[in-house]
Amino acid sequence: MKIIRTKDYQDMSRKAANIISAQMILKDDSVLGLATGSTPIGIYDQLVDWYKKGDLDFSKITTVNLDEYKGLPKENDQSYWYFMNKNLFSRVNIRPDYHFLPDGTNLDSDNECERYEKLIDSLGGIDLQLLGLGRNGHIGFNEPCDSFPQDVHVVDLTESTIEANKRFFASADDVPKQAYTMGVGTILRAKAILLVVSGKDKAEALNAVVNGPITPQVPGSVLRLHPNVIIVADEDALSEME
Ligand SMILES: N[C@@H]1[C@@H](O)[C@H](O)[C@@H](COP(=O)(O)O)O[C@@H]1O
Repeated sequence: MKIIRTKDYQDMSRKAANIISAQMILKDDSVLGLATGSTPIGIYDQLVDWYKKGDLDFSKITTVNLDEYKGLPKENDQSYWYFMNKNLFSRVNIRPDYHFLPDGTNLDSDNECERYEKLIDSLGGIDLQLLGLGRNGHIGFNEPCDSFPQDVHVVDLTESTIEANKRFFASADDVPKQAYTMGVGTILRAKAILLVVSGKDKAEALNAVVNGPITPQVPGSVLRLHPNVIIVADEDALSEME
């Protein structure tokens, strides 16, 4: 696990974007695993900027996202599809049929989970998976639980995640209660993983991920079992590091 310390959010975004762009330059048909949340927005802005300057090309890139709220259609401005389209897909030359997310409108969970897991397999796996970190240590929507979920699955969101995400909705009642997410196994099968963390409210979770026991109660701690993980974190996020 390599930890790159950055001075602030902007520095974190730029350094993480550099790692993604290096991947894209080294392999122009990379499969990138992407993430939502407020943390990666600065990374996407930086990638778009380099694309506009002619330094990056998405024309052969394929992307797969970690997760999506169950029940939200693409047009809903809180869906992760909408977020990705707004922050990245509509701003670069990625091919329309080559960016994938779980389908929130498929209410048949078994069917959707199997479909999405197979789709990721059919792409030959993920070259680089971008991850944010939940305040309770979750990755994707893999919430603290008793065992590591392997494949794409449906989750009941915890109160703390609903609380954290309600800022984007009219009220906590409007936050969907379930989501589809890649499993911990799906994430660990990525060839390389880039975890980005910013802010004091993540400091405790990041310390638990790096220094605590490897446990499904802190889902991000499982990343220590992966041979190729880079953490890019700002000083605030690293402030509780033992
Ligand atoms: N499903 C997403 C996660 O993938 C993300 O990492 C987390 C942290 O989000 P933020 O970056 O806004 O703190 O939020 C959500 O729960």
